Amino acid sequence: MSVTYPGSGTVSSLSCGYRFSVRSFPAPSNNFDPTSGGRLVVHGGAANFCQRFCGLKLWILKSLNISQLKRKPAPVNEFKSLKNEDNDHLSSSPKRTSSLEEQVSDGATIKLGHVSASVESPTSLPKALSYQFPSDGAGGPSLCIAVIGATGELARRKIFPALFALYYSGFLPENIGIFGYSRKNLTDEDLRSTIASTLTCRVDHQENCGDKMDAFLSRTYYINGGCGNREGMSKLNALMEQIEKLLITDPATAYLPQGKSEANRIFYLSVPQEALIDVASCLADNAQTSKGWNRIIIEKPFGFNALSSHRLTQSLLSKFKEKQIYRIDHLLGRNLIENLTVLRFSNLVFEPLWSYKYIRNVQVILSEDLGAHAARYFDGYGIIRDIVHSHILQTIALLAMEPPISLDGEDIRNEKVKVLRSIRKLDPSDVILGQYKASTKDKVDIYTNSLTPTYFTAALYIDNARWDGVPFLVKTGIGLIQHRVEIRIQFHRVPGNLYREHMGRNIDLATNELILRDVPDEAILIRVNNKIPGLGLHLDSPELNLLYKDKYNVEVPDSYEHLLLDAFDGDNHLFMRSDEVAAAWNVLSPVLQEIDKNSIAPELYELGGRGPVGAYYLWAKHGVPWAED
Ligand SMILES: NC(=O)C1=CN([C@@H]2O[C@H](COP(=O)(O)OP(=O)(O)OC[C@H]3O[C@@H](n4cnc5c(N)ncnc54)[C@H](OP(=O)(O)O)[C@@H]3O)[C@@H](O)[C@H]2O)C=CC1
Ligand SMILES: O=C1O[C@H](COP(=O)(O)O)[C@@H](O)[C@H](O)[C@H]1O
Repeated sequence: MSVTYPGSGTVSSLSCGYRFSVRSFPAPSNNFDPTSGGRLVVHGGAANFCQRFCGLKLWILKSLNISQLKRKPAPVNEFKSLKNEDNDHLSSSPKRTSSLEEQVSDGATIKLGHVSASVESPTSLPKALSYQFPSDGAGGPSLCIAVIGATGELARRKIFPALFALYYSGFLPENIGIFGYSRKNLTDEDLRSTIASTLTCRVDHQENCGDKMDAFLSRTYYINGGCGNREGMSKLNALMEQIEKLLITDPATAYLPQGKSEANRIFYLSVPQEALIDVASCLADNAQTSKGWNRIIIEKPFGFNALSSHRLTQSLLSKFKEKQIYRIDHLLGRNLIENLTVLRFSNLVFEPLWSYKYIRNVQVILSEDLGAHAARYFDGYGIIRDIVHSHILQTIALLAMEPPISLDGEDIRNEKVKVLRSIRKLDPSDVILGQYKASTKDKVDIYTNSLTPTYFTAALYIDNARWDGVPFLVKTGIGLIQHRVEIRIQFHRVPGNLYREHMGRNIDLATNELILRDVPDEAILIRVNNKIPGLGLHLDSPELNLLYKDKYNVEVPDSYEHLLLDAFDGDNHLFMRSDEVAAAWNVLSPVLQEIDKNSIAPELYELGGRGPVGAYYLWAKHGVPWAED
């Protein structure tokens, strides 16, 4: 059986006449048969695929005969975000274009507890497409999530799978609508088909997986924004309003006292930097709801440098309140990052040592081998904008901040920004940049014509009372020998150590070390000096090892899931506030300016190697021994 798959040739057209490369919206690789003349061929392995997508409309119509879906109620109580928050309601009233009235036709019925209606769509919705929204677990405010840039790589690879994982695990309410928006001329089924190719169920609860996927996809709609985002966002708004009416399954929510949400919306802006201001501004004016809160999620990098970032921030703040803006860096959704503050503030053994008095250096290491890297996105931005500005500086801020007065997002952000503002502007002489050597077989030759750094190592200093003189050594790069993500905190040597004669190695190397490792194999390790069993007095420095895979038998959620859930919940502590963004650019500006002036050329290094040798000298200059690769 086959189904036509739009955009499966080499080029296709946007609905407004632009041309685009289908590279950004490929057919699911295991289903696309190039010999089939641009048609999507369903192979045996995809047993559910056909039922789910090829005849989706037929199937949904058929399933209208089923009076109740066999589905367990979602644990909506776990979905913390349903609490109402005044502070991210509309910052300025959106200019409404005339909202299209919901059209219920063809004898469609709307029953309490089970909605099934036929809706004529103002956009791409096929006529007579029907929806089913079970009442189980619904009843609170509805939630609409729009992914702007739905055909892009990030949406396909990360955002939709994360949304499904949350839905599957019961963290999204049943009265949810998911909207994919781009400028391509696609249908709901096209979008669903692409999304479906990336969905997986968690290994530990496969139950009802197919049903859950079907339910998730049946709540997913595509909007062709067309040539202008202003009109596009009006269309999105109209469709959302239609769906929101259907999502209200509880009569108690039909009228709500002032200040209570009836319908909440999240807009995930997964679009190129160049499009961000226009998209944000058009959606602010045309697609916000006045019946609940509106939040926008914005992808890194947050500007290209201090100036462009400032302009972006000004533009966003002219349309949204700070509280509505969630700047996402998914690497901050890793367990390791959240655990930084848990370790510090819920244990007595670390915090008293947490200063220059006991700590001699901190190392933040994020190295990727080539396989881990998304080359297309990276090109043009480079490692400083991609990794250092948000991920590395946020990690340092969380690690170095003073105890916040509570776990509230603003309290934590207030402390983070103080650290960021205390970091000394980076001296270009304390930085080593690298670029891996191009190879014709790899995508990396895109870098040969530019000075885009793919490797960065530097010594940063926080000029405050707690961290005076402590070097924070950063090492990050791609195309390196190993994928490694860890934070190493090295302590001073023991003054007048009685056992110095019994240490098998340089006493400066035999210091205590706390290692917080994310990749490979998440673990917390503490290096201690210890007597080797047996006669005589010999010491070595083994690690006390809390290896997660041995200790916890749990599936670790993807970091996008963690952060999306935080955004739904209104918890913004892992998202950068405008003042944090500006402070971080301030630290990096001197180096970025030197790069722009072509005053620093990156040192070339071998693909799959250890990075530029200059890095070893830099670390030695700051008295920091290398952690082994
Ligand atoms: N890919 C990754 O690993 C990462 C990406 N990011 C960031 O995420 C964002 C998206 O990245 P990625 O998915 O890779 O990019 P892609 O180029 O693959 O996708 C961009 C998406 O935006 C849409 N789009 C482009 N221009 C406009 C416009 N003017 N108005 C509305 N929609 C538009 C495109 O669709 P169409 O052309 O049909 O409109 C497409 O759906 C970028 O900001 C990037 O910096 C951040 C971290 C990692
Ligand atoms: O944000 C980014 O992350 C990816 C790595 O993410 P992962 O969760 O898949 O490990 C990185 O390759 C990319 O450069 C960066 O922008």
